[in-house]
Formats: sequence, structure tokens, C-alpha cells
Amino acid sequence: MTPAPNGPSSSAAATMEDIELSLTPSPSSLLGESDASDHVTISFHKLIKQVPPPPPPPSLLSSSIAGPGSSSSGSAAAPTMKQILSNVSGSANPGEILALMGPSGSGKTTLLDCLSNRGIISSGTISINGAPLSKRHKRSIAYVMQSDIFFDHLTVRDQLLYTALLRLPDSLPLKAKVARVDDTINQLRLQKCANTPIMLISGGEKKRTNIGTELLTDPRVLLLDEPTSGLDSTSAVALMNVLRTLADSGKTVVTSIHQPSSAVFAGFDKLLVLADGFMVYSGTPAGSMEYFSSLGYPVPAGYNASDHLMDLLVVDAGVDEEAAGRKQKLIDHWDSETSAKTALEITEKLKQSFPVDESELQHYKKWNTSYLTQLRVLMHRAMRNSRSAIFTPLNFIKSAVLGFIVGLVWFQMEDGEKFVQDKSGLVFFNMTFWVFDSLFTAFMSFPSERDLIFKERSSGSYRLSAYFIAKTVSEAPMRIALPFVYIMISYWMANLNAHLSAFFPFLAVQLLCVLAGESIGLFIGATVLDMEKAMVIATLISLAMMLTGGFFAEHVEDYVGWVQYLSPFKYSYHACIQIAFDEDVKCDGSGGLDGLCDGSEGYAARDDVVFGVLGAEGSVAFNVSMLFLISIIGRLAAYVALRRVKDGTGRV
Ligand SMILES: Nc1ncnc2c1ncn2[C@@H]1O[C@H](COP(=O)(O)OP(=O)(O)OP(=O)(O)O)[C@@H](O)[C@H]1O
Repeated sequence: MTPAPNGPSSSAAATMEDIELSLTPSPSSLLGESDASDHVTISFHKLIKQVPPPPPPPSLLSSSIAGPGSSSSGSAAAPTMKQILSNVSGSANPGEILALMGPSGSGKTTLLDCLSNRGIISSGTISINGAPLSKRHKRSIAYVMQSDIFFDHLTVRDQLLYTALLRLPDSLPLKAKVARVDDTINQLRLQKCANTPIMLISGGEKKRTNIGTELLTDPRVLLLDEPTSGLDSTSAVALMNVLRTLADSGKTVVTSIHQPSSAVFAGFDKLLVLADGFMVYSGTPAGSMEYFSSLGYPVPAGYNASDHLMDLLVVDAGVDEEAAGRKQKLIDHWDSETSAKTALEITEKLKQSFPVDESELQHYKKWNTSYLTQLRVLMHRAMRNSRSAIFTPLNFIKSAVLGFIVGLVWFQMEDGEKFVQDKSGLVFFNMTFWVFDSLFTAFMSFPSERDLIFKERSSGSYRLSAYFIAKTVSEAPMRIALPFVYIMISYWMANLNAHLSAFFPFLAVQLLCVLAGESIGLFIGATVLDMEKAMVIATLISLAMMLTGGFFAEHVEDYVGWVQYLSPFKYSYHACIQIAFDEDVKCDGSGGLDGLCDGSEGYAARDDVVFGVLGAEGSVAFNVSMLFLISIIGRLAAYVALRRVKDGTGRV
């Protein structure tokens, strides 16, 4: 069996405790975990991770003068891989906090990514109680990433409850799930902010909510990437106390940390120090000071041990040769082979204590909840989140005031030749504003949500298709609510067409056009990962579609004219013009329909001739079908694009 949870510094840390934790771990079986053991040791042996080097920035010389394919050396040698982890070995036991330290870029996050099975290792082994790390361990390992990404409009309790509903098995009664959420709130001292929207809570509360989200499934191993970054020292100590208590309850805690205070540093059970992906130390925090002293680097009197450690390893590139030499000496001096041997021995011992149960492997379920549960919970969450984000009083006021302003500008237009051009102008303006609004909102909401989906999906919360269906179905009514308010006001104030038989189809087409714009925005947001690039692309695409939409230019050259066939503006404009002018237009001598009325009065220009003058083509049914197609194909394409991208962070 693994050692009893009782790390060397646990009692010392307990005296610092100012909080009382009531950890009541649920039985693993209840939570749908596949690990038979409640205590898990994670060991890793000779981990190496290599990544392809970043592509060289395009240079003027190579692209325009020297020509394609040329390089400065003139040879096309295969690029050498960049090694970001080199022979890293170690282990963390239940009841222990293993701290990963090292300067920025030393490989701490990469190591945590690998230990959580989210990053691919080039060679080496990671074992859970002696068994190779695999997908079935997903639910027993929780990974609290550095960034606290949530739906900001949800409250802390909502966030935890939705996570519980998505990650805890269907077989667990709702009451038990709610109780688990309450436990987590108490455990992490989140009572004060439980009903506050996440966007209004403090950094420390956000971090604890992030940890709470991962703790709901009662994981056996907790990995945390820089949990104290951005927190003041008191909040950092309080957070470390929480981790201490979690470790004392039998969990295995591995955390990366930059420069802990003396109190926090002393609270770690084990330390693994990295520099440039190499190990420079592994052992107890106290032992580290002895070790570095023995190499001629004692801690100066009155100096914080962890600050000293970082001072030894941080090098200003190209400036400090002495520091670079010192770092290299520390790397060369560490005996990675002995660390590897120890890790291997631990793994072998555990392998004998925890033989792998083959039937367990076969019965491993990828998801804890059914498709229907995922769909239901995700729809509820998307609705609640978008309701808070979109249904703000400010948004309603904006829509109503805009409708009012537009109504005043185009106030009470009469039926007749005089107002034909004004009416067509109003039709086009409506679409432009609201389609842009939905396109840009959809595309901007997506990149942040995309990171959240990757985070949640990597812990096995739900299927991507369930998320996508839930998002697109539940947000649609929200998306069209604001344009609805606007049209209700502007349409009647402007008197576009006084017949209800024209108003309702007009409203439906305009709202459908808004949804088509949203689809295009979703597609761009899912396809282009870089926000800045996506913004440029979205602007260019939407302007090109607007310009070819039929209002500004009727005769567009073929080489650019094809864009109009993808433009929701065109189909919506053509359909709405036909709906708005559902009767023959009376000539009034105003000259609004020159060539048709010829300045005469009383003659009614036939409506289909008016359509020709305004450039409206195709039947209403055809144009509406095209809008449907764009809405559906845009969403499907966004889904496919999202599937293609493996990791929202771009890490491998
Ligand atoms: N996918 C990747 N492609 C190229 N380089 C990468 C990739 N992932 C990480 N790196 C590089 O590997 C090194 C280690 O990165 P990592 O994020 O693990 O460091 P870190 O110690 O966590 O840094 P910090 O403390 O700043 O978060 C860095 O130089 C980083 O640029």
C-alpha cells in the first residue's frame, strides 16, 4: 500500500490553519471513477518533451528579393526539435504537496500538462499507482489551470452546480449533487461570494472557484498551475492552507509556484526545481538549502530561501555570463539518473501493490452523464449565461432608443412613389446594423468560450456536439430579442407597411438574417484562433457582403460579385423589399420612381416593376431558404472547425 497521508510539514501547516475544512470524500464508485484506490501516487520517469521550433518570421529578403525557397544558408536542413523537458523524474504521494519551482520558461506548465495527460510526451513514462497514465485516469486527476476561465455572468454557485450536473454520474441523486456543491463552497470558504456573478469576485475567490470546480468530482490527484499568481501574500498563504488540508485528507497535490513566501515554501513536502527543462533539485525544501550550500551557494542571512533559489537560476539572456555559468553548473551537477532510478523503483513497487484490473479497463466510461443530460444542462447554462449577458437593461434601452431614433428619421412615410427609396434605405439599414451586431458578438464570444470548452472537455465533461447544439439552440431566442424590440418600434414609427400581413413576414426575415449573421460570426470565431486576425477577417468579410448585398451597387463585376451569393444581406434585402412593397406603388409626381412614373400622378407602378428598380430578385421563398441555408451551413462549418482544433491554447 502507499504510505499513509502524513507529510513532514503537515502538522506545522496545520498550526497555520485559520480555516476549518470539512472534507467528506465521496466513494470513488459513486463518482464514477475507475480507480479502485482512494490513495494515488503519481510517478514519472525520464520524461522528455520535444516540440517543433516555431516557424521563422517571414523576411522581406527571402520572400520578395531572394525568392521563395531560399534561405540564408542556402540549405534546406530539417529543423531541429526544441527540447522543453529533459529527463525529468519524480513522484508525489497521497498526503503530500509536491512543488514545482523554476524560472519562467523552465517547463513547469509543460510538466503539469503531461502529468494531466493533456500534453504528449516524446519519451518516458507517467504512472498512476504503477499503471501507465491513460484516459481512464481522467476523472481521478484534476488540473487547475493557471487562467481562471468561466462564464463570467454565472454566479459561483451556478458554476459549481452546472459542473456537478455535468461531471457527477446520472445515478447520483440531485440532492447529493447539491450537497456536494455546498460542501465545496464551505470547504473553500466561498460562502460570502456564492451568489455573486464570477465577474465581480476577487482574484483569490476566482482561484478558489477554479479549484472547487475541479474538486467536485473528488479527484485523488490535484495538479495546479501557479495557483498563487496574482494573489497578495495573505491570500496566497490562505490558498496554500487549503491545499495543505486537501493533501492531509489523502489527496496528492502537485503545484507549480514562482516565488513562494518563506511560510509557503516551508509548507511543501517536496520540491522539484527545473531550469531550462532540466532537473536541478528534487527533495525536501530544507534539503534544497543544504544542497545548494554544499555547491557553494548558501542562503544569505535574512534572505528568503525561495528567492535565493530563483536568484541562482534566473539569467538575463546575453547579459549575465556568470549567472549562465552557474545555472549550467547546477544543471550538470544534478544526478538525474539517480532520480530516475528512485522513480522507477517506486513505480515498480506500486505496480505490485495495485495490479491492473482488466475488467475495469473494459468498463471504463468516457462520459459520466448521458447525452441527454449533457444537452439539458448545457442548454440551461447557455440560456442563463446569455440571458445575463444579453438581457441587460442597457441593451434593451439601446435597442429601444435606436428603434426610436430610426423611427424619427424615417417618421411616418407615406405609401407612394415619394418614399420608395427611403423605405428601401430603411430596410437595408436594419439589416446592416443587426447583422453586424450578431456577427461580431458571436465571433467575439467564441474565442473565450472556446478555451473554456477545451478545459471542460479535457476533464471529460461533455461531448462537443452536445455543447454546440445547446449553444446554438438556446442562444438563438436571446440573440433575436433585441432586434425584435428595435423592429417593433422602428417599423411602426416609420410606417414601412401598415399591413400586419407584411409586418410579420418582414420581422421573421430580418430576425432570420440576424441568425445567419451569427452563424458566420461563429464560423469565423471557431476557425481563426488569433483574435486580432479574426477581427480583421470578420470586418473584411462583413463589409464585402454588405457592399455586394444589392443596395449600394447593383452591377457588381464577376470577380467580386460571387461574394453576394454568400451574403445574408442580399437575400434578406431582396425578400424584405418584396414584403414591404406588397402593393402597386402610387405615382405622386415627386420623381421618386423616375422612368416608371415619369412625373405623372395617379398612375400606380406595378410592384414587380418596383422590385426591378430596387434590384430585388428571386421569390421571397427562395431568399428565405437561402437565409436558412446560410444559418445552418455556417453553424455546421463552425462545429467542424471547432472539432479540428485540438487545443484552444495552441499547446501540444
Ligand atoms: N507548444 C510549444 N511550442 C514551442 N515551445 C513551447 C511549447 N510549449 C512550451 N514551449 C516552451 O517551453 C518552455 C517551457 O514552457 P512552460 O510554459 O512549461 O514554462 P513555465 O515554467 O511554466 O513558465 P511560466 O512560469 O512562465 O509559466 C518555454 O520556453 C516555452 O516557450
